[in-house]
Amino acid sequence: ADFVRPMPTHPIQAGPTLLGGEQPVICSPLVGKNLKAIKAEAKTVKALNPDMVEVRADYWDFIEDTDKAIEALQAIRNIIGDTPILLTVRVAEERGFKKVGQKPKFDFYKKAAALKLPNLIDVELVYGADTIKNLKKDLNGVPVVVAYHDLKGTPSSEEIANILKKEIDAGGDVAKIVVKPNSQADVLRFLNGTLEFRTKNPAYPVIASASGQEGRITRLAGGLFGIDLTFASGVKGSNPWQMPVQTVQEINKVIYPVTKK
Ligand SMILES: O=C1C[C@@](O)(C(=O)O)C[C@@H](O)[C@@H]1O
Repeated sequence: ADFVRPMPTHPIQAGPTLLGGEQPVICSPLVGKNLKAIKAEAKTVKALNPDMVEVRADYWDFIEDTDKAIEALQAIRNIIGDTPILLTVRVAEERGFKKVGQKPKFDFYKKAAALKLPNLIDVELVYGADTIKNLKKDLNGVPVVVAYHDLKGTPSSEEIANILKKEIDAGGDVAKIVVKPNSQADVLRFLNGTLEFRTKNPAYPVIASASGQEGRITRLAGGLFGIDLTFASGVKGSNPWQMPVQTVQEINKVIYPVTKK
């Protein structure tokens, strides 16, 4: 039989992109701060043809003005066509660009979801299961990515699998973890953790990455160990360890050959 990586049993269709298919999804973050820069970046990134775009709205000058934020998201949608959008307003404590109030953040999420502008919405595990489940009621069925970031270290494999499970229990349709390995052993522990989660809870797509030079390899090879999406830079990445979209596209073809149907 042809080689296939360990895929989730319940992949998520986001526009033309399958999150949890044979190749990990290549997602390119948009990090412009004003409408002009955001539009220009969306055009450039669209031309690179990533599988998904992450709108990092925590970078926006006007993020707490919901009407303006919706206008900007609509403008991005008009430029990128059916390329799926992962909408993220990252909390400052987990490497967000700046502090954004919870109310304007959630209001923006709800309004954006009502208009079906994003295909996926990111919310951090730190809010807790009750808040996440409540928010989800107002997201018009848009799937939720529940995220956790360890900016300094790497939890044990068991803890990683537990965190991912906790995210699903908190209402996540997709589980996400980002760590910072400080050694090669940390990298292996991290990938063991994502693989352990895939084995124990095969239904759910996983987004995960590691930062730093040691961690970089996880952004290319993670698909072999239960990771279904990798971030790659378009104009300017949201994390210095992201590699250019074209680089990851080339490498994906080699590591994850698509099986003949
Ligand atoms: O959480 C993540 C992961 C990330 O920080 C990375 O490691 O590439 C990039 C962010 O834009 C995204 O929201």
